[in-house]
Amino acid sequence: MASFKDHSSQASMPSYTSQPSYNIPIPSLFSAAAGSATWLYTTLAIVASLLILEQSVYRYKKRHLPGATWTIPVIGKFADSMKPTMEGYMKQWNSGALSAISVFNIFIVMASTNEFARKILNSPNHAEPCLVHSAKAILSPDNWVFLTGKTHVEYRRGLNGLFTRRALSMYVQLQNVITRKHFAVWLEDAKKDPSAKEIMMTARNLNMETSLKVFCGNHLPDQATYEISEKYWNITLALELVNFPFAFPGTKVYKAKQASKAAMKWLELAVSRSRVAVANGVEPECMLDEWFKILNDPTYKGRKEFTDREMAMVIFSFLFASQDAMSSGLIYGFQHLADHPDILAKIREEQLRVRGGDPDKPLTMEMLDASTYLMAFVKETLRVKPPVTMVPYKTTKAFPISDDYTVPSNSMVIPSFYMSLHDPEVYPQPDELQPERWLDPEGSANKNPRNYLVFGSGPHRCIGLEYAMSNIALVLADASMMLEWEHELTPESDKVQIIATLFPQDGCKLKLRPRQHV
Ligand code: HEM
Repeated sequence: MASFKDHSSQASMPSYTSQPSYNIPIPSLFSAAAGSATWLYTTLAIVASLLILEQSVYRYKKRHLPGATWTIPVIGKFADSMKPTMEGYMKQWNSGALSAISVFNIFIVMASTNEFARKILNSPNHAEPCLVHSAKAILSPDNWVFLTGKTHVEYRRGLNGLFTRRALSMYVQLQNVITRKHFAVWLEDAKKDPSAKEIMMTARNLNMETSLKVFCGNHLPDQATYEISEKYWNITLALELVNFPFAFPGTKVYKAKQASKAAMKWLELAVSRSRVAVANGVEPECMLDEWFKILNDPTYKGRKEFTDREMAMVIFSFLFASQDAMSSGLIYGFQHLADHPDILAKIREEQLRVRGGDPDKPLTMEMLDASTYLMAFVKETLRVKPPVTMVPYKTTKAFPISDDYTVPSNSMVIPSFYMSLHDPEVYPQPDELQPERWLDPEGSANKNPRNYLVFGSGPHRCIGLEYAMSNIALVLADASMMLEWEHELTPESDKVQIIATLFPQDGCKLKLRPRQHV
């Protein structure tokens, strides 16, 4: 204590009296306060400048386009993009042919008209698909779907052989088997509990097994199908327009990456097994086998060497592109048929006819070709509730999209498909389900194919569209012959929820029972 007192008196007294220039305690405290105040003011000035800059850049890019005059600092419309609603999108689309928003400082231009949507899809020199924000993390940046320009066109040409009529006919046989297997389980479950149940997950599981069987045949063990189906929901949940920017453990993107790793492990195994099987002369039984058969054909001129991982990534891209869209299409197919018994009756009548009076006869491609009304229905149900309402593209350079507006380079530009598909000029009473509009070759629907953007347009148009249409048609056709289903209407049945694609908000509750043939 004494020494402390001594020390303090010695230290402080002289400093104030005989040696003021030392200014030991007080002046140093004063300069620290001044310093931190300076820091505070400087930091505030920098933050304020950044915020002003952010607003100025947004307004400079937006120019005269409709959209909020100010953007919410830093996050922009992130909250809206996490919980998108059809009402929100409709409001945005109806605000103008082009309109602007910003999310996490990504400047986004939404295009609502058919003209602008098609222009974006068909201008590969100015814009390329960027898919959703999380797609690169889930699919891996070296996945072929991220190729652009000529490299993309060439790679894609090599995949066209997987969707020829010969290949599709082989897939139809597999689709038949899996569909019937699942219907048997659905009916078994309905027998135990006949109450109405949501078919959302039931239909997704059917689609997943069908896709995996078509793509990988028996090269994938049942356990893999189960594991991929289980984990895939985490991928679906991560498909937001813009995600939280860091894939920390626990985030949606982190969980999706884990699911993707598990799926890729199994798909690589299937590729290696198919490679061996085809080398040993086994006849193709699935898409992978077909691919190896093409590659081994001495007359094939394209690229011949692909690693297991590369092929697995292609299969994974097909799964990624198809799982949610096909499930959405199928669920709305069931819902629309339940709500329109007159249309279902016409499909049943046609199916019995194309099957030569035998409702159990498995469908073939030829029978699907003859199912004109069924195919018109599939086209129409996908139009009324398009699974994919828009696809995000990114400008690779300044894009003069109209006479008075140029989308800045490195912006997101998002064509709406919904507005083209609900254009009353082309589809009178656009919200009504009218398969008949596709039966008249001179009708406005058939005369304006450019409006039918369900599968996009241009160099990235859906590669799997025939397979997708045939699968939705086959499942609904078989269901029309084998099942009766009753829709339990709820206040949410006609409301839409957006989980990457469109789904009925109540998950579509159906009461199932076997169909008695007369
Ligand atoms: C109802 C089901 C489906 C719908 C509504 C749908 C819709 C679409 C749309 C809108 C695009 C973007 C087109 C564009 O940017 O212009 C697309 C691309 C694509 N789809 Fe589909 N699709 C479906 C099923 C499938 C299936 C079953 C497969 C594969 C077996 C598939 C594979 C792909 C691929 C690989 C791409 C990217 C093509 C490229 O970048 O070149 N899709 N699809």
